[in-house]
Amino acid sequence: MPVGRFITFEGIDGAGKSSHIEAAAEALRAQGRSVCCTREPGGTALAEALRELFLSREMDALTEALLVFAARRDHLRCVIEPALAQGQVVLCDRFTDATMAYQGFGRGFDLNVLAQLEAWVQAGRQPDRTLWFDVPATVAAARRAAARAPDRLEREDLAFFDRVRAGYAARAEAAPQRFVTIDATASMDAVRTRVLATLHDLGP
Ligand SMILES: Nc1ncnc2c1ncn2[C@@H]1O[C@H](COP(=O)(O)OP(=O)(O)O)[C@@H](O)[C@H]1O
Ligand SMILES: Cc1cn([C@H]2C[C@H](O)[C@@H](COP(=O)(O)OP(=O)(O)O)O2)c(=O)[nH]c1=O
Repeated sequence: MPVGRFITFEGIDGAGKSSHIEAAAEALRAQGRSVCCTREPGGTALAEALRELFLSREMDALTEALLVFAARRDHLRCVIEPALAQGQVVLCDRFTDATMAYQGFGRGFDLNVLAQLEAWVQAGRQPDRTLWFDVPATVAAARRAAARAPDRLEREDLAFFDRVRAGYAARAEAAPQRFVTIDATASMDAVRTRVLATLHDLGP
C-alpha cells in the first residue's frame, strides 16, 4: 500500500491557493494516487459548522484559536488520519501554519499557547509538505476585491495581512525542509506549473 502524504496549502486570503488544489488533485490521480481534498476550518460536519461561526461572528483571538483547533481535532480524527492510514494523499487548504500566521502574527496572540494547543490536538501529526503561496497584501486584496464579498477575516486591513504574511515567512524559515515557497504573483499558468512540479516527488 502507498504511504499516505499530508500536503497543506497556505497563504494570505486571495493568494490563489484554492484555485490550484483541484488541478493538483487531478495530477496526482493521473499518477495513480488516491487523493482526499479538504480544508480548514472545515472538512467534517462539525468543523464546517464551526467554520460558519468563525467566519461570521465577532470574537477574541483566544476564542478564534479554540474554535480552529476544535475544528482541527475533529477533522484529524474523522478525515485526515483515516485517509493517511489508507495511503491517500491528503491535500488540505490551510492547517496549523494558518493559526500561527493569523492568530499568532496577525492578532498578536501568544505563540507558546498556540504551540501547546497544537501539541494536544495533533499528537505529533505535521504536514509532510506545505506549499506557501506568497504574495504582497496589496496584490491579494486586489484579487479578493475582484472575486468576492469579504468575510470577517477578509475585512481586516493591509497591515493585518502584512503581519500574517510575515508570519508565514517566519514559519517557512523555521521549517525549510517542509515548506515550498511559491511566487504567487506569477500568472495562473506559471503558478500551476510550479505547484505540479513540487508534487512530482512524493515517493511511493
Ligand atoms: N496567479 C494568479 N493571477 C491572477 N489572478 C489569480 C491568480 N491566482 C488566483 N487568482 C484569482 O484571485 C482570486 C482569489 O483566488 P483564490 O484561489 O480564491 O485565493 P485563496 O484561496 O488563496 O484565497 C480568484 O478570483 C482567482 O481567480
Ligand atoms: C485554518 C485557519 C483559517 N483562518 C482564516 C483564514 C481565512 O481568512 C479564513 C478561511 O480560510 P479560507 O478557506 O482560505 O477562506 P476562503 O474560502 O475565503 O478562501 O480562516 C484562521 O484565521 N486561522 C486558522 O487556523
